[in-house]
Amino acid sequence: MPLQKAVVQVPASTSNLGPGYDCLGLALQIYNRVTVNREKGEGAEMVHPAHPMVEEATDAYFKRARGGAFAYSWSIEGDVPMSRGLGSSVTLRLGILTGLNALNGSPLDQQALFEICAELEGHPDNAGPATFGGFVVADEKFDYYRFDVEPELQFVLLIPDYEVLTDEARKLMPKVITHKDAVTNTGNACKITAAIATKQYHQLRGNFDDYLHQPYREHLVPGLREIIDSGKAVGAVGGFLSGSGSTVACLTVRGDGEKIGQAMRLAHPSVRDAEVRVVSADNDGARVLYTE
Ligand SMILES: Nc1ncnc2c1ncn2[C@@H]1O[C@H](COP(=O)(O)OP(=O)(O)O)[C@@H](O)[C@H]1O
Ligand SMILES: N[C@@H](CCOP(=O)(O)O)C(=O)O
Repeated sequence: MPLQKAVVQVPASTSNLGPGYDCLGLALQIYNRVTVNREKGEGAEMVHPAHPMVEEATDAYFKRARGGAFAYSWSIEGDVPMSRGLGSSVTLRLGILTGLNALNGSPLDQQALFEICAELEGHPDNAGPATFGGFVVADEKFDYYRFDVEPELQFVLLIPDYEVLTDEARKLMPKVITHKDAVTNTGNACKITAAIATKQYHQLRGNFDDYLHQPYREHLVPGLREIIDSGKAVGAVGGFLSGSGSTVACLTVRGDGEKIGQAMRLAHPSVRDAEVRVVSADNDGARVLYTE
């Protein structure tokens, strides 16, 4: 008797970390759970409820798994806010991929699920950490390095009450940037990677300047600079636009996340009612919680 039901937990993720556009990402202890239920009937086209991302993920999964399609229904619930730059689309896509794989006898490994998800997303920096947990450096060839992150590194997330659609925010990128800007970004992304990989979190300070994406998205999040500067003024080691926004993230190693969050919220009238969450990294990644 094949498995009938799988419940998958997928963490939120914060990506780019300032200068690491489309390369750096980190899983967070905020989770969605996706449930996949086998239904009567043949072929994956009977999937319901309808959702374009779920249909794409289903097609991509059964293509890579080479057959075995079955009808199923699905649902998602949890704490990852939608379209706020915290990888909600990955929680849905990867949750479906992982759930289908579990019901299908797990023919694909984590690397394959990561690759399908990153391909669907169009960039690997959320899919990597959501799959493997921790801090992930990934490229468009789907090569990656992964590092555990200690709980002392805390992320202060200022989550505005408005959405930013990633697909729209990606259209704002310039075709060309200057050599000088590229050099600055490369240096900063390398230093952030080295600091997190070696767990020298205090060395993160001063390395979040970015010239690849934040300047072109700044207007999407009014007060972005002021919010980051206010967090830094009361002790954050740095801050950045989480993914494509609208969340703004500051980092701290001093256990003073609540104070930093309050300062961020007071920095600009547009975020006075924003939600503040202080979280650590998730080091587990996507997990099948339950099957029957
Ligand atoms: N819990 C959810 N339920 C249904 N669809 C979701 C959910 N979370 C994300 N999505 C889908 O993902 C889209 C948001 O993706 P995206 O713009 O990339 O934002 P994010 O930065 O959160 O990943 C939504 O418009 C929706 O189609
Ligand atoms: N590198 C991508 C990351 C998008 O992350 P999301 O959480 O906003 O979907 C980008 O900056 O476009």
